[in-house]
Amino acid sequence: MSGTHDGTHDRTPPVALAIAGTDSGGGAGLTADVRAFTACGVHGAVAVAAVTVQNSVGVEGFHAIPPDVVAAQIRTVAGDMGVDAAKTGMLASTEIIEAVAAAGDEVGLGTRVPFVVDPVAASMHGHQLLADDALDTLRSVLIPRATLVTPNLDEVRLLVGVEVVDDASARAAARALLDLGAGAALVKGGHLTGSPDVVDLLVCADGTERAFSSPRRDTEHSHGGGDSLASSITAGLARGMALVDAVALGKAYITRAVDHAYPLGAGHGPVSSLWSVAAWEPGA
Ligand SMILES: Nc1ncnc2c1ncn2[C@@H]1O[C@H](COP(=O)(O)OP(=O)(O)OP(=O)(O)O)[C@@H](O)[C@H]1O
Ligand SMILES: Cc1ncc(CO)c(N)n1
Repeated sequence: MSGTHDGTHDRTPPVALAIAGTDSGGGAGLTADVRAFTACGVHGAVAVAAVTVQNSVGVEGFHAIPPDVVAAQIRTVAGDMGVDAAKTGMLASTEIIEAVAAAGDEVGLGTRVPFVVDPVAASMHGHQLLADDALDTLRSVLIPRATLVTPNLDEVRLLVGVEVVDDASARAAARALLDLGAGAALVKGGHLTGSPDVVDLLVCADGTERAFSSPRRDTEHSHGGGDSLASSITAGLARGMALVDAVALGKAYITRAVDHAYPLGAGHGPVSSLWSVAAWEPGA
């Protein structure tokens, strides 16, 4: 290579792996994951678990990737560049969850490598992204392997049957998730629309508890918010941060991304990370 450069390409950033679905509209799923990884300073690798036919209005359908192909993506990335932290999003089926758990065990997800499980069950439009019979597998196979599980209030209800209405019920829900074997649970309060602040409650198996609060923004453009939060936390973990610090980074990232969300299409626009990049000009 010739030419001048500042040498930054000589340094390898930490590597974070997202195991999730694509969103053809570019708002949620793997597109949101890789944006968050980049904005938070890590290299993003992906294992595609499903391809959705999706835009700002909704999800028209999806194609699940064969489980062995999902597992092979995880192995081939980990075997070459190494993975410093990983996260899951849409996994679509029981068979894919089982394949992710098996390949994850081989490469140390949840043991040597921090592993964030975002138990995606439906899109914000209410379209199902996980087979009915896969909830049990999520509960019994993946959550016990999680360093952190990050459900929204609908997923809390589906997974542990707790209706979250206040701090006490959020705490009870988090404890029920710890009882399933997760190392920590972050119960996200985005759907508790009555309150002026959005509070995400972190409870860890070691007894640590912390509430992350931010003013609720009046916006309908929050597509990809859950994915972006889980990915930015994963980026912090890939950078070697302690869990509480990584969640603080994630909350700061998502708050800014909600602040910069934009309208797109006829439905819900995405949270944005465009504030984090300077537009590139050729020759600059
Ligand atoms: N109106 C809002 N203003 C500020 N922050 C918000 C708002 N809505 C959600 N958040 C934040 O975005 C993150 C995602 O929360 P939420 O409970 O909406 O998860 P989710 O339902 O999984 O997201 P998604 O909308 O992508 O499905 C949380 O950190 C939450 O605090
Ligand atoms: C692919 C995909 N993953 C996750 C979500 C949830 O935001 C979505 N809408 N689409």
